[in-house]
Amino acid sequence: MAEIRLEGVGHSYDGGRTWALRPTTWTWADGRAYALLGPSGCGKTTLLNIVSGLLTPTVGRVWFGDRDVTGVPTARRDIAQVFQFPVLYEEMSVYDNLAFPLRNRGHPKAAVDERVRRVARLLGLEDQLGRRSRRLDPGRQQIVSLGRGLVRPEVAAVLLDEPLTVVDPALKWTLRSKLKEIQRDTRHTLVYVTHDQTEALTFADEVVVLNEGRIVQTGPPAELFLSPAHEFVGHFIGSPGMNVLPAEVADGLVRVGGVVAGRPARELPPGPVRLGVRPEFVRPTARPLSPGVAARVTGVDRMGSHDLVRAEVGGHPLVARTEPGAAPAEPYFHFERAFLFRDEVRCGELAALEGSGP
Ligand SMILES: Nc1ncnc2c1ncn2[C@@H]1O[C@H](COP(=O)(O)OP(=O)(O)OP(=O)(O)O)[C@@H](O)[C@H]1O
Repeated sequence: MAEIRLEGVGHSYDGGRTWALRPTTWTWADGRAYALLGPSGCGKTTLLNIVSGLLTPTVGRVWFGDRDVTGVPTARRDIAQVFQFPVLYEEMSVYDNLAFPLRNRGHPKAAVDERVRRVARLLGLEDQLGRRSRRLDPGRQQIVSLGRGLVRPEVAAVLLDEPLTVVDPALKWTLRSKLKEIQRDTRHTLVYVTHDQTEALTFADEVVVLNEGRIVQTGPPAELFLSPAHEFVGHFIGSPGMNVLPAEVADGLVRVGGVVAGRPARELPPGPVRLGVRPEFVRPTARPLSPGVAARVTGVDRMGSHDLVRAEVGGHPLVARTEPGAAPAEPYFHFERAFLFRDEVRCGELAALEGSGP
């Protein structure tokens, strides 16, 4: 195993007119679990196929440790792959399917047996080992495919492209935590492609967020939630996503629709900004607390586990996520964590006005 390094790697499918993946430099550290998260068409599969060797990048080099593999075909990269749909030998037993990648590379019989049983135990397949794969439902077949991807201990990385699509929702939860457990056990480098934030956040040590062919932020799940560096991360992660309000920096203050919301934590050039605050960090209060705004409550959605208080400030919507059943009609909204963005990139943080903090 080794780290996988992309050095200025980019890809265009149309002779350079548009980038499916813009030139990117990024390292997948050895033995970590990554999620590659982004909306449909943002370039996830393109990036994954460049790592696996299914695609040669238009520009840049791909390194596995100190080996330049840019032109090396998939078969010689020592990569295991799991796709959206099951890839297995239907006429073989589950045991033989799991054993195949090991036998194919000449692992001794006892080592094959030990490894197959270990992976089967981790994936809950022990009592299915003698069954013919064709007889399993598609969800279980996909679990066997996952096992085939994870069974070889020596691969450079295991690449998974939306692997839980065909697995039913109840089993997905179990499998996600199992995958995490297996990764801890095997120390494989895992790159897991998904457009589902829950999948990414529960599984990964580190999430790589991709948008329009560009990595916009990378970090542990909590960091992406607490400290979005890009507006897109604020929208895409969280449910509902971050509130974004047009604002203005002038005279050392930040105003939303003419109303003072706070001040920039550090000096910022005057001009328009966008204020981003997650619903979880908007707190309705009875008296003004800075940073924050007075806003008109327009409704409350009772969600069961929590409420969403909807309000309006300077003609812009603002949502607060609160305890279920809490009284909704507080006129002030305190921001516990709010950021300022310019050109979608974070440029600062919103602070309390002097002498008026909580
Ligand atoms: N073989 C191809 N030929 C031309 N354009 C392609 C090809 N494959 C992908 N693209 C384009 O490149 C961009 C990135 O696609 P890619 O499949 O990498 O995105 P993705 O994030 O994996 O999307 P999805 O989640 O829908 O699979 C998209 O605009 C897509 O239309």
